[in-house]
Amino acid sequence: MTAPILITGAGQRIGLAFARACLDRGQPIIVTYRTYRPAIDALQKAGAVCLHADFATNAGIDDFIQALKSRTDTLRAIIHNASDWIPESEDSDPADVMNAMMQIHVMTPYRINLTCRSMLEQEGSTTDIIHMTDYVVEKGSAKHIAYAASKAALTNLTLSFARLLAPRVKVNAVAPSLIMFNQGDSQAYREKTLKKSLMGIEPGAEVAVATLQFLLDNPYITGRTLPLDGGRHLV
Ligand SMILES: NC(=O)C1=CN([C@@H]2O[C@H](COP(=O)(O)OP(=O)(O)OC[C@H]3O[C@@H](n4cnc5c(N)ncnc54)[C@H](OP(=O)(O)O)[C@@H]3O)[C@@H](O)[C@H]2O)C=CC1
Ligand SMILES: Nc1nc2c(c(=O)[nH]1)N=C([C@H](O)[C@@H](O)CO)CN2
Repeated sequence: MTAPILITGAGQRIGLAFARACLDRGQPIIVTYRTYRPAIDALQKAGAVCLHADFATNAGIDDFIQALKSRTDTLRAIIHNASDWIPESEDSDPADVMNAMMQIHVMTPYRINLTCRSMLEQEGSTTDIIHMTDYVVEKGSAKHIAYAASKAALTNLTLSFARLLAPRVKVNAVAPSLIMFNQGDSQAYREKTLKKSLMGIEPGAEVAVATLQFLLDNPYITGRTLPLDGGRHLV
């Protein structure tokens, strides 16, 4: 029996695309969602185990881990995809923004990796942890300061967990720049953002799906961050 891949935040966008790709390949999955959407029903009907989880509190993380352990003893991989992209703003307390960013991008992967490592180490073959980080780790962000700092911390977790879990578990990160816009993004924002990379396109979730699969299939990459940014670093 193939061990399942855990994908956090798979109710939409990149997480949902990767969940669908796994199911298409016959790879069992366990996904988390915070907000119910019909896509979750569809994943369930296609065989996915869908667990509600809100990682905003440590109790929420621990409740999820308990639910996960009641569904499986082993994991083929953990994809830490769940994320909030919160900007600093006049009407938000900076402490609340920083706490929320560190909770979802650092505490959640940290707690799940440590408490679920044995589920990865059970497997006969090498298993994986993949953190979804962000290009902004390299350059910072004037409008998403806490977000960028939390993704930088997640990048460092990649190094530490790679050291801790080798050679049974590979630990890597994917650092995207623009992959897909959000529905409310203005035309002006879209045009400005597309100019920020050499490729100048909105590639869509499939490029992230392909990158995740590449890391899962490669037995010799660990402790690394794969950039997925259309050459943004050269603009
Ligand atoms: N899209 C892009 O262009 C880029 C994406 N990335 C990174 O790639 C990853 C995927 O991006 P994208 O698909 O846009 O992500 P989303 O913004 O769609 O977020 C993914 C999911 O995270 C879940 N989530 C957020 N907060 C919590 C929480 N407290 N508890 C549980 N789940 C939570 C949401 O669940 P729900 O909807 O169910 O509430 C959401 O569906 C992210 O880590 C992102 O930072 C990086 C750079 C660019
Ligand atoms: N959780 C999310 N993180 C990020 C998103 C997103 O939609 N959800 N989007 C971006 C942008 O696409 C950025 O890379 C380009 O403006 C960054 N992170």
